[in-house]
Amino acid sequence: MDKLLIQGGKRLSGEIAISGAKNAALPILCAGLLTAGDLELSNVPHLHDVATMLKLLGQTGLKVDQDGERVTLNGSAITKLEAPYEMVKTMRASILVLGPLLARFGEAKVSLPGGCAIGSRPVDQHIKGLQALGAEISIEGGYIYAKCKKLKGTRIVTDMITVTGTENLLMAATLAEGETILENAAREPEVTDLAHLLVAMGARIEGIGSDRLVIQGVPELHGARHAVISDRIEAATFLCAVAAAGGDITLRNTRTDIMDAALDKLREVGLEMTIGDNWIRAQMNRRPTPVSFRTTEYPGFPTDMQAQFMAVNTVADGASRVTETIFENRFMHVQEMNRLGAAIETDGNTAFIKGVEQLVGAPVMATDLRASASLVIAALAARGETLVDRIYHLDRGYDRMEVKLSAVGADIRRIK
Ligand SMILES: CC(=O)N[C@H]1[C@@H](OP(=O)(O)OP(=O)(O)OC[C@H]2O[C@@H](n3ccc(=O)[nH]c3=O)[C@H](O)[C@@H]2O)O[C@H](CO)[C@@H](O)[C@@H]1O
Ligand SMILES: C=C(OP(=O)(O)O)C(=O)O
Repeated sequence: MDKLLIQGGKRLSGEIAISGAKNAALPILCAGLLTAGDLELSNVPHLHDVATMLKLLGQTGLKVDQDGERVTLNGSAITKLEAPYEMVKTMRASILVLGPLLARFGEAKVSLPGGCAIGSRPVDQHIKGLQALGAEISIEGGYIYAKCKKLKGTRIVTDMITVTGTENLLMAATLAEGETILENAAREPEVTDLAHLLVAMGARIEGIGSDRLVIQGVPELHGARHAVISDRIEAATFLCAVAAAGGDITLRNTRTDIMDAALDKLREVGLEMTIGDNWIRAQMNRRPTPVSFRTTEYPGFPTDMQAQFMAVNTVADGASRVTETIFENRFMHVQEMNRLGAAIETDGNTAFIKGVEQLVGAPVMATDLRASASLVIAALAARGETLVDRIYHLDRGYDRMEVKLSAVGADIRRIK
């Protein structure tokens, strides 16, 4: 199992190019199931989750051509309408094949995702929404069996805001008969990116970017070209790294207009930023100011940045409070950070952090994707050596993070 060995205490300096967003690329790849035409995608990140998704899609009969960050999909010969447990258990986003397969072929068999390190993460809203569209759904032997002659548009109000739930129902509704209204829709930029691709494929969607999506179903969709949106979480993760370790870095290929919540908090931390259309220069020459926040749906503070900001708070000059409202168990990094000398206590879904002057390196264990990133940030700020184990979590969602960090002066290397 790969590990990362990090000698902390180095200032970061130089340029980093941000990759395409994992959470946009995964649903967008699944949209390839909706058409017999060619989907020509660019800015697809180099990630384990993307490789897993391409393997899963390939198993259905979807033709996949990959050339670096360019991927072409062709769905004219899909024969297997299934997502097996072996794939779904390694990547929850596999559930995103359910809506497209059902809408186009009238049938799908998809393994139920199990629990996850960060919370229980049920998919009841995906199922409820598809049933409202007319699907017959049963659960047997850990699988969702879905069937329908033709989905029929309707009004769906989800019980809570769900990102992949909105994406699944949106994709299904594009091929349903008549009008579908998705109320309480997620407004995350990755949902918007998917909606823009679907429109390029011939879908009729109004309200893109809002919490009310109105979809007029069409009989079929055609091929399209699309560049995956830049990863706001990857960009903000590197900004947290410079906020914690100090330095002067410039991020390229960013979408600064979708990062307000994180950028506001980074300003409060004391990161000096010059912001262009698609780049950010960030400088940090002092100890961070602590920041308190609650995670919420977009445009609020993203849960996927909670752990990385907590790492910054561990070395801040004072105390802070972080409340996680999206997932019930997303504090697994706390105990690992405390092994590095952080002073964090939790009470339910709130963490209380007392900033310390210096973290000290130690062996730590990554427990999930963003927790792994937060441990890398803490290690960069720490004195001495940190070994981060189980970085397969990190590889799921960060495009060669250690290569990008080494290029800006971090002492970090992968150990096989
Ligand atoms: C691949 C992808 O895009 N993953 C993102 C997506 O995950 P994901 O789409 O799985 O997260 P959701 O937005 O669905 O989850 C939000 C909350 O709703 C609950 N819920 C959701 C669906 C459902 O049917 N029933 C239910 O109870 C979840 O348990 C959670 O408490 O959004 C999360 C919240 O921004 C991010 O952290 C993930 O990085
Ligand atoms: C939780 C995440 O991803 P997933 O939904 O794929 O588990 C994440 O990207 O932080």
